[in-house]
Amino acid sequence: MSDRDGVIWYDGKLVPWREATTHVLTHTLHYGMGVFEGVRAYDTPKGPAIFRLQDHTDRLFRSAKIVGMDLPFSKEELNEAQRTVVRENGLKSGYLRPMAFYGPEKLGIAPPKKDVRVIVAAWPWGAYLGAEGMEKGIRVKTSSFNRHHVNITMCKAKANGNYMNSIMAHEEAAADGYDEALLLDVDGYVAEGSGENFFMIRNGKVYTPDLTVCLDGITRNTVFQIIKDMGLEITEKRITRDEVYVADEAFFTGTAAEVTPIRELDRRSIGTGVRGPITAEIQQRYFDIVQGRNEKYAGWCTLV
Ligand SMILES: Cc1[nH+]cc(COP(=O)(O)O)c(CN[C@@H](CCC(=O)O)C(=O)O)c1O
Repeated sequence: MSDRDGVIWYDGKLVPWREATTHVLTHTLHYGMGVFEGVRAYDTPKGPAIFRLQDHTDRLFRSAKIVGMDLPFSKEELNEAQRTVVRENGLKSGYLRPMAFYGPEKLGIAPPKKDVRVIVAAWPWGAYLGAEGMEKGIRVKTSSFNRHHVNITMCKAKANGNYMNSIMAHEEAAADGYDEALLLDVDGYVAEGSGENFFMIRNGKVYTPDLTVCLDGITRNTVFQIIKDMGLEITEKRITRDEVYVADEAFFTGTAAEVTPIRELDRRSIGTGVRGPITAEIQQRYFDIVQGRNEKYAGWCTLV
């Protein structure tokens, strides 16, 4: 990722991509306390537009508040930084990564509260879990790692260090030949994927875990709106892994994952083992919205 042409927004300035570096004694590099966002820009009929920019920036600030980090820029400055990196890198679509971290002023558990650095990068990023998976569905394995206990790591913060849990789960699934992991909470109920929220469909009704242990996903929120537009019923409930085994359809949602169908969990086919019809319609409606083809949601598409 380091050897590319382009520019990165770094503490208020656009720097050449290869020069956007930090010292090896950067506090966040050692202790993992940083906050970040995953945001996407899409090419729309009116030009490149960032999807739900304000919602992502709002969550970045919530994450910082949860971990006690004071961001040295305003929401407006970070919104403009994100528009700038899409524009200055000449992207029609792509993935943006705003991230705030503690710098190298000091090490030791207590972070350098006055040394907060902020970057925004953007680059082209296609189907997160593979183009084939978007059409045929992916293979998922229930992880041997539980999702965090809500009083061990702060699950509503999109915090860098939280992703050790995600990496361990994803790598275990990948080593066993699966595309992604499904993590259970400490009580054994379905929580979410390593980087996605989870949904399933049974007898035409949609179910998803409540937000207790999950990240408050912006794509999840968008899909709630789509489900409402489709006149379907959605229930937030505790879901067991065997309920997923006998579901008719299932899918992941996320900025990177978008709407990714799940065709199998733990070697049990979900439904007929292909992308389900309701999932396919939700996926299509999602792409219509993010690509600016649904006027009702034009307010979610911020032109760069
Ligand atoms: C744990 C987790 N849960 C749910 C979501 C979905 O949230 P939202 O993007 O607001 O709908 C994400 C986003 N995962 C991001 C990070 C991916 C990465 O590899 O990094 C993303 O999708 O951008 C998560 O990381």
